[in-house]
Amino acid sequence: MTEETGLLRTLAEDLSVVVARDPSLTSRREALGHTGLSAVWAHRVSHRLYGRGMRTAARTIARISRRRTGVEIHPGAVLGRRVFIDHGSSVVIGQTAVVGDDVTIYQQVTLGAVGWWADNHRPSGARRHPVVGDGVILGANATVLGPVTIGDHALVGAMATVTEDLPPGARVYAARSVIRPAPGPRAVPPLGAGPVPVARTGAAGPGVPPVAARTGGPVVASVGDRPPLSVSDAVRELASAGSW
Ligand SMILES: CC(C)(COP(=O)(O)OP(=O)(O)OC[C@H]1O[C@@H](n2cnc3c(N)ncnc32)[C@H](O)[C@@H]1OP(=O)(O)O)[C@@H](O)C(=O)NCCC(=O)NCCS
Ligand SMILES: CC(=O)OC[C@H](N)C(=O)O
Repeated sequence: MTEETGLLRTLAEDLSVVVARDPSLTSRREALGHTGLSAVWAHRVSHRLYGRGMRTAARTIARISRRRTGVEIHPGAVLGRRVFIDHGSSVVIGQTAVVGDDVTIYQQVTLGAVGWWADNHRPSGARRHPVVGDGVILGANATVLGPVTIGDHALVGAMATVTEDLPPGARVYAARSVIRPAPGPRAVPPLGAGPVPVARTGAAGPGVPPVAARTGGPVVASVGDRPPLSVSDAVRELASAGSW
């Protein structure tokens, strides 16, 4: 990770990185509205305030940023240069995390601690969060927990969980979803045809008698032994119950 550089130069780099790494953007102007960029910029400021002992101001900026972007970065976390957060929603980066240069972070990534029940036994000031090397890629929903080290240029795939050190260049993949052949064709009714009729043949639960689907019109819901409702009946019922 390189030495800290001037704030303005770092912010300008952050902007260039978003244009370079998000193919959905075509210009720097468009990139100004990028969620991840806002989060990184806010953190650059809050981290500097935190380092100068202005914890309340730092926390306030982090909180506003979280509300606007969905990205929660503790002001104490260290972010390298050209860190790219794409989309950003639900990214959480803990207080003692260190993120290297040129790291890419997709939505829902957690750089977290293992939990207070273990961390409260660590010596005061001990690290609880990961150190992420330069050029690492953290896929959507990747979770890295504890004071582990992710080697440079490693890739933690989408949905993967890591709780141990990774050597440089390592690849971690979560189990893939199971793919099965389609059980049969699924009819797609034309728009405006109303809800697809739901055939209820089994009992809804212990002691609840089965409900047969009404044959004369569309059915959207049935509960217990009540007859199924049409959309307009359901809307009318909700409105009259005051729960609309
Ligand atoms: C980190 C955590 C997974 C550790 O689990 P633990 O039970 O406390 O402790 P261990 O690391 O000893 O794990 C126990 C076993 O589960 C296994 N294990 C841990 N994570 C696993 C996972 N994601 N999938 C499968 N097995 C896992 C370990 O390999 C170990 O197996 P072993 O006994 O055969 O070696 C658990 O404490 C946790 O999920 N904490 C919450 C962390 C969190 O949400 N942080 C967010 C902060 S923002
Ligand atoms: C992000 C995270 O690890 O949260 C857990 C706890 N707040 C802590 O800082 O340790």
